[in-house]
Amino acid sequence: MTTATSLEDRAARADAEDPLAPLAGRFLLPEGVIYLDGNSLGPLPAAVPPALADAVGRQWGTDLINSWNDNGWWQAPLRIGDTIGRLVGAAPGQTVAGDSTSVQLFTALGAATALRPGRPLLVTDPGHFPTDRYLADAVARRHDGMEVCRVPPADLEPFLAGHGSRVAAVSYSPVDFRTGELYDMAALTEATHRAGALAVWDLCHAAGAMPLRLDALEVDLAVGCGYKFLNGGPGAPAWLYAARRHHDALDTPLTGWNGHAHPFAMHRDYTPAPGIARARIGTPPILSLLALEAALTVFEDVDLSELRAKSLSLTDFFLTCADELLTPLGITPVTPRDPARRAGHVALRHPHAHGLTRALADRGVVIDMRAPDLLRFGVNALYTTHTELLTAARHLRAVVRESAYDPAPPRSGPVT
Ligand SMILES: Cc1ncc(COP(=O)(O)O)c(C=O)c1O
Ligand SMILES: Nc1c(O)cccc1C(=O)C[C@H](N)C(=O)O
Repeated sequence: MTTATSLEDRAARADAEDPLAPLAGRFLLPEGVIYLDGNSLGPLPAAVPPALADAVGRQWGTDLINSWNDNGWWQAPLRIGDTIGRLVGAAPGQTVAGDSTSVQLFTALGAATALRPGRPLLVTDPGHFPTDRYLADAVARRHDGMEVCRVPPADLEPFLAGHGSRVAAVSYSPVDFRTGELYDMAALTEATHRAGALAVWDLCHAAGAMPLRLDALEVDLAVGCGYKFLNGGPGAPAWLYAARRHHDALDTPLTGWNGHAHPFAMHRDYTPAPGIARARIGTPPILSLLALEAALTVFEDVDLSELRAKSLSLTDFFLTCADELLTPLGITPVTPRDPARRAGHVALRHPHAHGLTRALADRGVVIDMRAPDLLRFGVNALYTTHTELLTAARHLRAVVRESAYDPAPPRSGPVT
Protein backbone atom coordinates (compact mmCIF):
# COMPACT_ATOMS: atom_id res chain seq x y z
CA MET A 1 0.00 0.00 0.00
CA THR A 2 1.24 3.51 -0.82
CA THR A 3 2.13 5.51 2.29
CA ALA A 4 0.99 9.09 2.90
CA THR A 5 4.55 10.29 2.33
CA SER A 6 4.76 8.57 -1.00
CA LEU A 7 1.60 10.34 -2.17
CA GLU A 8 3.38 13.64 -1.48
CA ASP A 9 6.48 12.36 -3.25
CA ARG A 10 4.52 11.11 -6.20
CA ALA A 11 2.72 14.44 -6.58
CA ALA A 12 5.95 16.43 -6.28
CA ARG A 13 7.70 14.22 -8.83
CA ALA A 14 4.84 14.37 -11.34
CA ASP A 15 4.67 18.16 -11.03
CA ALA A 16 8.44 18.58 -11.30
CA GLU A 17 8.51 16.49 -14.48
CA ASP A 18 5.45 18.17 -16.02
CA PRO A 19 6.36 19.83 -19.33
CA LEU A 20 3.06 21.75 -19.31
CA ALA A 21 3.62 23.35 -15.89
CA PRO A 22 4.57 26.79 -17.32
CA LEU A 23 1.13 27.07 -18.95
CA ALA A 24 -0.38 27.92 -15.55
CA GLY A 25 1.33 31.31 -15.94
CA ARG A 26 -1.16 32.06 -18.73
CA PHE A 27 -3.92 32.39 -16.10
CA LEU A 28 -4.61 34.94 -13.38
CA LEU A 29 -5.51 32.49 -10.64
CA PRO A 30 -6.08 33.99 -7.18
CA GLU A 31 -3.40 33.32 -4.53
CA GLY A 32 -4.27 30.68 -1.97
CA VAL A 33 -7.10 29.11 -3.97
CA ILE A 34 -7.10 25.60 -5.39
CA TYR A 35 -9.47 25.94 -8.32
CA LEU A 36 -11.12 22.67 -9.29
CA ASP A 37 -14.24 24.03 -10.98
CA GLY A 38 -12.91 24.89 -14.43
CA ASN A 39 -15.32 22.27 -15.78
CA SER A 40 -18.07 24.75 -14.92
CA LEU A 41 -16.37 28.14 -15.27
CA GLY A 42 -12.80 28.33 -16.54
CA PRO A 43 -10.53 30.83 -14.75
CA LEU A 44 -9.39 34.17 -16.18
CA PRO A 45 -6.63 33.95 -18.81
CA ALA A 46 -4.05 36.74 -18.50
CA ALA A 47 -4.63 37.68 -22.15
CA VAL A 48 -8.27 38.63 -21.55
CA PRO A 49 -8.13 41.90 -19.52
CA PRO A 50 -5.88 43.77 -22.00
CA ALA A 51 -7.92 42.46 -24.95
CA LEU A 52 -11.15 43.64 -23.32
CA ALA A 53 -9.61 47.00 -22.42
CA ASP A 54 -8.67 47.43 -26.08
CA ALA A 55 -12.08 46.28 -27.29
CA VAL A 56 -13.84 48.77 -25.03
CA GLY A 57 -11.44 51.72 -25.00
CA ARG A 58 -10.10 51.79 -28.52
CA GLN A 59 -12.44 49.73 -30.68
CA TRP A 60 -15.77 50.74 -29.19
CA GLY A 61 -14.68 54.00 -27.54
CA THR A 62 -12.71 55.50 -30.42
CA ASP A 63 -13.34 53.59 -33.62
CA LEU A 64 -17.04 53.25 -32.87
CA ILE A 65 -19.18 51.75 -35.64
CA ASN A 66 -16.23 51.54 -38.05
CA SER A 67 -15.06 48.62 -35.94
CA TRP A 68 -17.50 46.30 -37.69
CA ASN A 69 -15.14 46.53 -40.68
CA ASP A 70 -11.88 48.02 -39.41
CA ASN A 71 -11.53 45.87 -36.29
CA GLY A 72 -13.00 42.70 -37.76
CA TRP A 73 -16.17 42.64 -35.66
CA TRP A 74 -18.37 41.39 -38.50
CA GLN A 75 -16.13 38.42 -39.20
CA ALA A 76 -15.57 37.60 -35.50
CA PRO A 77 -18.09 34.70 -35.24
CA LEU A 78 -16.48 32.92 -38.21
CA ARG A 79 -12.88 33.79 -37.30
CA ILE A 80 -13.32 32.61 -33.70
CA GLY A 81 -15.32 29.64 -34.93
CA ASP A 82 -12.30 28.55 -36.98
CA THR A 83 -10.02 28.93 -33.93
CA ILE A 84 -12.35 26.65 -31.96
CA GLY A 85 -12.52 24.37 -34.99
CA ARG A 86 -8.78 23.77 -34.69
CA LEU A 87 -9.34 22.51 -31.12
CA VAL A 88 -12.10 20.10 -32.09
CA GLY A 89 -10.68 18.66 -35.29
CA ALA A 90 -12.71 20.74 -37.71
CA ALA A 91 -11.23 22.21 -40.88
CA PRO A 92 -11.93 25.93 -41.40
CA GLY A 93 -15.33 27.13 -42.55
CA GLN A 94 -17.49 24.73 -40.51
CA THR A 95 -17.71 26.35 -37.08
CA VAL A 96 -19.41 29.54 -35.96
CA ALA A 97 -19.16 31.16 -32.52
CA GLY A 98 -21.99 33.03 -30.83
CA ASP A 99 -25.20 32.71 -28.85
CA SER A 100 -25.61 30.26 -25.98
CA THR A 101 -25.16 26.52 -26.04
CA SER A 102 -28.92 26.18 -25.65
CA VAL A 103 -29.58 28.31 -28.74
CA GLN A 104 -26.93 26.42 -30.71
CA LEU A 105 -28.50 23.12 -29.63
CA PHE A 106 -31.89 24.28 -30.86
CA THR A 107 -30.24 25.17 -34.17
CA ALA A 108 -28.38 21.86 -34.39
CA LEU A 109 -31.35 19.67 -33.49
CA GLY A 110 -33.71 21.65 -35.70
CA ALA A 111 -31.31 21.44 -38.63
CA ALA A 112 -30.63 17.73 -38.06
CA THR A 113 -34.30 16.76 -38.04
CA ALA A 114 -34.86 18.86 -41.19
CA LEU A 115 -32.04 16.95 -42.90
CA ARG A 116 -33.79 13.63 -42.23
CA PRO A 117 -37.43 14.18 -43.22
CA GLY A 118 -39.73 11.24 -42.71
CA ARG A 119 -37.80 9.94 -39.72
CA PRO A 120 -39.91 10.72 -36.64
CA LEU A 121 -37.55 9.75 -33.77
CA LEU A 122 -35.02 11.97 -32.00
CA VAL A 123 -32.75 10.04 -29.64
CA THR A 124 -31.25 11.65 -26.57
CA ASP A 125 -29.60 10.47 -23.38
CA PRO A 126 -31.83 10.31 -20.29
CA GLY A 127 -28.72 11.40 -18.36
CA HIS A 128 -28.00 14.30 -20.71
CA PHE A 129 -27.62 17.82 -19.30
CA PRO A 130 -31.14 19.23 -18.73
CA THR A 131 -30.98 21.89 -21.46
CA ASP A 132 -30.19 19.18 -24.04
CA ARG A 133 -33.21 17.15 -22.94
CA TYR A 134 -35.54 20.15 -22.79
CA LEU A 135 -34.50 21.34 -26.24
CA ALA A 136 -34.89 17.91 -27.80
CA ASP A 137 -38.47 18.00 -26.47
CA ALA A 138 -38.93 21.55 -27.79
CA VAL A 139 -37.76 20.55 -31.29
CA ALA A 140 -39.99 17.45 -31.28
CA ARG A 141 -43.02 19.53 -30.23
CA ARG A 142 -42.53 21.64 -33.34
CA HIS A 143 -42.63 18.63 -35.70
CA ASP A 144 -45.91 16.77 -36.14
CA GLY A 145 -45.56 13.19 -34.96
CA MET A 146 -41.98 13.52 -33.80
CA GLU A 147 -41.07 11.66 -30.64
CA VAL A 148 -38.06 11.90 -28.33
CA CYS A 149 -36.59 8.55 -27.29
CA ARG A 150 -34.42 8.55 -24.16
CA VAL A 151 -31.77 5.93 -24.77
CA PRO A 152 -28.58 5.70 -22.69
CA PRO A 153 -25.43 5.53 -24.86
CA ALA A 154 -24.81 1.96 -23.65
CA ASP A 155 -28.16 0.89 -25.16
CA LEU A 156 -27.88 2.74 -28.47
CA GLU A 157 -26.83 -0.21 -30.65
CA PRO A 158 -29.73 -2.50 -29.68
CA PHE A 159 -32.15 0.42 -29.89
CA LEU A 160 -31.00 1.24 -33.41
CA ALA A 161 -31.18 -2.42 -34.40
CA GLY A 162 -34.94 -2.24 -33.74
CA HIS A 163 -35.80 1.37 -34.65
CA GLY A 164 -32.83 2.80 -36.56
CA SER A 165 -34.62 3.39 -39.84
CA ARG A 166 -37.01 5.79 -38.05
CA VAL A 167 -34.32 7.77 -36.22
CA ALA A 168 -33.49 11.24 -37.57
CA ALA A 169 -30.71 12.13 -35.15
CA VAL A 170 -28.90 10.98 -32.03
CA SER A 171 -27.99 13.77 -29.62
CA TYR A 172 -25.40 12.87 -27.00
CA SER A 173 -22.53 14.30 -25.01
CA PRO A 174 -19.33 12.25 -24.88
CA VAL A 175 -19.02 13.18 -21.19
CA ASP A 176 -21.52 12.48 -18.42
CA PHE A 177 -21.71 15.91 -16.74
CA ARG A 178 -22.30 14.32 -13.35
CA THR A 179 -19.86 11.42 -13.20
CA GLY A 180 -17.17 12.45 -15.70
CA GLU A 181 -17.60 9.16 -17.58
CA LEU A 182 -16.36 9.38 -21.19
CA TYR A 183 -18.32 7.57 -23.90
CA ASP A 184 -16.91 6.23 -27.14
CA MET A 185 -17.70 9.02 -29.56
CA ALA A 186 -16.33 7.16 -32.56
CA ALA A 187 -18.38 4.01 -31.95
CA LEU A 188 -21.59 5.91 -31.19
CA THR A 189 -21.20 8.12 -34.26
CA GLU A 190 -20.56 5.08 -36.42
CA ALA A 191 -23.59 3.22 -35.05
CA THR A 192 -25.73 6.31 -35.69
CA HIS A 193 -24.52 6.53 -39.28
CA ARG A 194 -25.10 2.84 -39.91
CA ALA A 195 -28.76 3.55 -39.14
CA GLY A 196 -28.72 6.44 -41.61
CA ALA A 197 -29.24 8.97 -38.81
CA LEU A 198 -27.23 12.09 -37.95
CA ALA A 199 -24.87 12.40 -34.99
CA VAL A 200 -25.26 15.60 -32.96
CA TRP A 201 -22.71 16.04 -30.16
CA ASP A 202 -22.69 18.44 -27.21
CA LEU A 203 -19.00 18.99 -26.48
CA CYS A 204 -19.32 21.40 -23.53
CA HIS A 205 -17.29 19.09 -21.27
CA ALA A 206 -14.86 17.92 -23.94
CA ALA A 207 -13.73 20.87 -26.10
CA GLY A 208 -10.39 22.15 -24.84
CA ALA A 209 -10.00 19.20 -22.48
CA MET A 210 -8.98 16.51 -24.96
CA PRO A 211 -8.28 16.07 -28.69
CA LEU A 212 -11.47 15.74 -30.71
CA ARG A 213 -11.82 14.62 -34.32
CA LEU A 214 -15.08 15.99 -35.67
CA ASP A 215 -14.08 15.82 -39.34
CA ALA A 216 -12.32 12.47 -39.04
CA LEU A 217 -15.32 10.86 -37.28
CA GLU A 218 -17.67 12.42 -39.83
CA VAL A 219 -19.76 13.97 -37.07
CA ASP A 220 -22.72 15.80 -38.54
CA LEU A 221 -23.36 18.62 -36.08
CA ALA A 222 -21.82 19.62 -32.77
CA VAL A 223 -22.12 22.39 -30.23
CA GLY A 224 -20.16 23.47 -27.19
CA CYS A 225 -19.89 26.30 -24.72
CA GLY A 226 -17.08 28.85 -24.42
CA TYR A 227 -16.89 29.15 -20.65
CA LYS A 228 -15.64 25.77 -19.38
CA PHE A 229 -12.37 24.34 -20.78
CA LEU A 230 -12.16 27.17 -23.34
CA ASN A 231 -11.98 29.70 -20.46
CA GLY A 232 -13.93 32.40 -22.33
CA GLY A 233 -15.60 33.82 -19.20
CA PRO A 234 -19.08 33.79 -17.68
CA GLY A 235 -21.70 33.53 -20.39
CA ALA A 236 -19.02 33.26 -23.09
CA PRO A 237 -20.42 32.67 -26.59
CA ALA A 238 -21.03 29.07 -27.54
CA TRP A 239 -20.30 27.53 -30.94
CA LEU A 240 -21.85 25.33 -33.59
CA TYR A 241 -20.13 22.96 -36.00
CA ALA A 242 -21.89 21.71 -39.12
CA ALA A 243 -20.00 19.39 -41.45
CA ARG A 244 -19.38 20.99 -44.83
CA ARG A 245 -21.30 18.25 -46.69
CA HIS A 246 -24.51 19.49 -45.01
CA HIS A 247 -24.08 23.20 -45.67
CA ASP A 248 -26.09 23.53 -48.85
CA ALA A 249 -29.10 21.81 -47.33
CA LEU A 250 -28.69 23.22 -43.80
CA ASP A 251 -32.09 24.62 -42.85
CA THR A 252 -31.61 26.35 -39.50
CA PRO A 253 -34.68 27.14 -37.41
CA LEU A 254 -33.56 30.66 -36.42
CA THR A 255 -33.12 32.51 -39.68
CA GLY A 256 -31.87 35.86 -38.44
CA TRP A 257 -30.53 38.58 -40.70
CA ASN A 258 -26.87 37.87 -39.88
CA GLY A 259 -27.24 34.51 -41.63
CA HIS A 260 -28.63 36.09 -44.81
CA ALA A 261 -26.61 35.85 -48.02
CA HIS A 262 -26.72 39.67 -48.31
CA PRO A 263 -27.44 41.00 -44.83
CA PHE A 264 -26.99 44.66 -45.72
CA ALA A 265 -29.18 44.47 -48.81
CA MET A 266 -32.07 44.24 -46.33
CA HIS A 267 -34.08 42.03 -48.67
CA ARG A 268 -37.71 41.28 -47.99
CA ASP A 269 -37.17 37.52 -47.86
CA TYR A 270 -34.57 35.29 -46.30
CA THR A 271 -31.90 33.70 -48.49
CA PRO A 272 -29.33 31.73 -46.50
CA ALA A 273 -25.68 32.68 -46.82
CA PRO A 274 -23.43 30.04 -48.36
CA GLY A 275 -21.45 27.88 -45.97
CA ILE A 276 -21.52 27.95 -42.19
CA ALA A 277 -22.34 31.69 -42.24
CA ARG A 278 -25.99 30.69 -42.64
CA ALA A 279 -25.90 29.48 -39.02
CA ARG A 280 -25.32 33.03 -37.82
CA ILE A 281 -28.43 34.49 -36.24
CA GLY A 282 -28.43 38.08 -34.94
CA THR A 283 -25.90 40.69 -33.89
CA PRO A 284 -23.18 38.85 -32.00
CA PRO A 285 -22.00 39.78 -28.47
CA ILE A 286 -18.75 41.36 -29.64
CA LEU A 287 -17.19 42.08 -26.25
CA SER A 288 -17.74 38.49 -25.14
CA LEU A 289 -16.50 37.17 -28.47
CA LEU A 290 -13.30 39.19 -28.18
CA ALA A 291 -12.79 37.99 -24.61
CA LEU A 292 -13.21 34.41 -25.84
CA GLU A 293 -10.81 35.03 -28.71
CA ALA A 294 -8.15 36.28 -26.29
CA ALA A 295 -8.81 33.31 -23.99
CA LEU A 296 -8.23 30.90 -26.86
CA THR A 297 -4.67 32.20 -27.30
CA VAL A 298 -3.89 30.09 -24.22
CA PHE A 299 -4.00 27.06 -26.54
CA GLU A 300 -1.47 28.41 -29.05
CA ASP A 301 1.41 25.90 -29.28
CA VAL A 302 -0.37 23.48 -26.91
CA ASP A 303 -0.49 19.85 -28.04
CA LEU A 304 -3.93 18.55 -27.05
CA SER A 305 -2.62 14.97 -26.80
CA GLU A 306 -0.09 16.14 -24.21
CA LEU A 307 -2.85 18.03 -22.43
CA ARG A 308 -4.99 14.91 -22.36
CA ALA A 309 -2.09 12.78 -21.09
CA LYS A 310 -1.56 15.19 -18.20
CA SER A 311 -5.29 15.37 -17.51
CA LEU A 312 -5.38 11.56 -17.23
CA SER A 313 -2.36 11.60 -14.95
CA LEU A 314 -4.13 14.15 -12.73
CA THR A 315 -7.44 12.27 -12.56
CA ASP A 316 -5.67 8.94 -12.05
CA PHE A 317 -3.65 10.42 -9.20
CA PHE A 318 -6.75 11.97 -7.64
CA LEU A 319 -8.53 8.61 -7.74
CA THR A 320 -5.53 7.08 -5.97
CA CYS A 321 -5.71 9.83 -3.33
CA ALA A 322 -9.43 9.07 -2.96
CA ASP A 323 -8.73 5.33 -2.51
CA GLU A 324 -6.11 5.99 0.16
CA LEU A 325 -7.55 8.93 2.03
CA LEU A 326 -11.28 9.16 1.39
CA THR A 327 -12.84 5.76 0.65
CA PRO A 328 -12.12 4.58 4.21
CA LEU A 329 -14.29 7.51 5.39
CA GLY A 330 -17.26 6.57 3.19
CA ILE A 331 -16.52 8.81 0.19
CA THR A 332 -16.70 6.65 -2.92
CA PRO A 333 -15.36 7.42 -6.41
CA VAL A 334 -17.92 7.01 -9.18
CA THR A 335 -15.75 8.05 -12.14
CA PRO A 336 -14.43 5.08 -14.15
CA ARG A 337 -10.83 3.97 -13.51
CA ASP A 338 -10.33 3.04 -17.16
CA PRO A 339 -8.57 6.03 -18.74
CA ALA A 340 -10.46 5.46 -22.00
CA ARG A 341 -13.68 6.07 -20.04
CA ARG A 342 -12.58 9.07 -17.99
CA ALA A 343 -12.99 12.72 -19.04
CA GLY A 344 -11.88 15.91 -17.27
CA HIS A 345 -13.50 15.69 -13.86
CA VAL A 346 -13.73 13.17 -11.06
CA ALA A 347 -16.91 12.66 -9.06
CA LEU A 348 -17.00 11.32 -5.52
CA ARG A 349 -20.17 10.26 -3.72
CA HIS A 350 -21.08 11.29 -0.18
CA PRO A 351 -24.55 11.94 1.27
CA HIS A 352 -23.46 15.38 2.54
CA ALA A 353 -21.94 16.55 -0.73
CA HIS A 354 -23.38 20.05 -0.35
CA GLY A 355 -22.01 20.67 3.15
CA LEU A 356 -18.62 19.25 2.18
CA THR A 357 -18.42 21.50 -0.88
CA ARG A 358 -19.10 24.55 1.30
CA ALA A 359 -16.55 23.45 3.90
CA LEU A 360 -13.90 22.98 1.21
CA ALA A 361 -14.64 26.46 -0.16
CA ASP A 362 -13.96 27.86 3.33
CA ARG A 363 -10.55 26.19 3.10
CA GLY A 364 -9.78 27.69 -0.32
CA VAL A 365 -10.64 24.58 -2.35
CA VAL A 366 -13.25 25.39 -4.99
CA ILE A 367 -15.22 22.43 -6.34
CA ASP A 368 -18.93 21.98 -7.04
CA MET A 369 -21.58 19.38 -6.35
CA ARG A 370 -24.49 17.90 -8.23
CA ALA A 371 -27.52 16.87 -6.24
CA PRO A 372 -28.05 14.83 -4.36
CA ASP A 373 -24.69 13.40 -3.43
CA LEU A 374 -21.89 14.00 -5.97
CA LEU A 375 -18.82 16.13 -5.33
CA ARG A 376 -17.20 17.15 -8.63
CA PHE A 377 -13.47 17.87 -8.89
CA GLY A 378 -12.62 19.42 -12.25
CA VAL A 379 -9.03 19.18 -13.38
CA ASN A 380 -7.61 21.29 -16.17
CA ALA A 381 -4.16 20.23 -17.34
CA LEU A 382 -3.44 23.84 -18.35
CA TYR A 383 -3.06 24.83 -14.69
CA THR A 384 -3.98 22.07 -12.20
CA THR A 385 -1.16 20.30 -10.33
CA HIS A 386 -0.97 16.89 -8.70
CA THR A 387 0.00 18.60 -5.44
CA GLU A 388 -3.17 20.69 -5.50
CA LEU A 389 -5.26 17.54 -5.90
CA LEU A 390 -3.53 15.87 -2.97
CA THR A 391 -4.05 19.00 -0.85
CA ALA A 392 -7.75 19.02 -1.82
CA ALA A 393 -8.07 15.34 -0.84
CA ARG A 394 -6.35 16.01 2.48
CA HIS A 395 -8.69 18.94 3.23
CA LEU A 396 -11.69 16.78 2.43
CA ARG A 397 -10.40 14.03 4.69
CA ALA A 398 -9.89 16.51 7.53
CA VAL A 399 -13.34 18.03 7.08
CA VAL A 400 -15.02 14.62 7.21
CA ARG A 401 -12.96 13.30 10.13
CA GLU A 402 -13.62 16.42 12.17
CA SER A 403 -17.28 16.58 11.06
CA ALA A 404 -16.48 20.21 10.20
CA TYR A 405 -19.36 20.70 7.79
CA ASP A 406 -23.06 21.47 7.76
CA PRO A 407 -25.01 18.26 7.04
CA ALA A 408 -28.14 20.22 6.01
CA PRO A 409 -29.26 19.74 2.41
CA PRO A 410 -28.91 22.76 0.07
CA ARG A 411 -31.58 25.45 0.13
CA SER A 412 -33.35 25.91 -3.16
CA GLY A 413 -31.67 28.30 -5.56
CA PRO A 414 -28.57 28.05 -7.70
CA VAL A 415 -25.95 25.62 -6.48
CA THR A 416 -23.00 26.01 -8.78
C1 LIG B 1 -23.52 19.37 -21.60
C2 LIG B 1 -24.01 20.78 -21.36
N1 LIG B 1 -24.76 21.40 -22.29
C3 LIG B 1 -25.21 22.65 -22.10
C4 LIG B 1 -24.90 23.35 -20.95
C5 LIG B 1 -25.39 24.72 -20.72
O1 LIG B 1 -26.01 25.38 -21.74
P1 LIG B 1 -25.98 26.96 -21.77
O2 LIG B 1 -24.56 27.37 -22.04
O3 LIG B 1 -26.95 27.35 -22.79
O4 LIG B 1 -26.37 27.43 -20.39
C6 LIG B 1 -24.12 22.74 -19.94
C7 LIG B 1 -23.76 23.43 -18.69
O5 LIG B 1 -24.26 24.42 -18.26
C8 LIG B 1 -23.67 21.43 -20.17
O6 LIG B 1 -22.95 20.81 -19.24
N1 LIG C 1 -23.57 27.12 -17.16
C1 LIG C 1 -23.61 27.29 -15.81
C2 LIG C 1 -24.14 28.47 -15.24
O1 LIG C 1 -24.61 29.44 -16.06
C3 LIG C 1 -24.17 28.63 -13.83
C4 LIG C 1 -23.67 27.63 -13.04
C5 LIG C 1 -23.15 26.46 -13.57
C6 LIG C 1 -23.18 26.29 -14.95
C7 LIG C 1 -22.68 25.06 -15.57
O2 LIG C 1 -21.90 25.17 -16.47
C8 LIG C 1 -23.15 23.79 -15.11
C9 LIG C 1 -22.45 22.72 -15.88
N2 LIG C 1 -22.83 22.65 -17.27
C10 LIG C 1 -22.54 21.34 -15.31
O3 LIG C 1 -21.84 20.50 -15.80
O4 LIG C 1 -23.26 21.10 -14.37
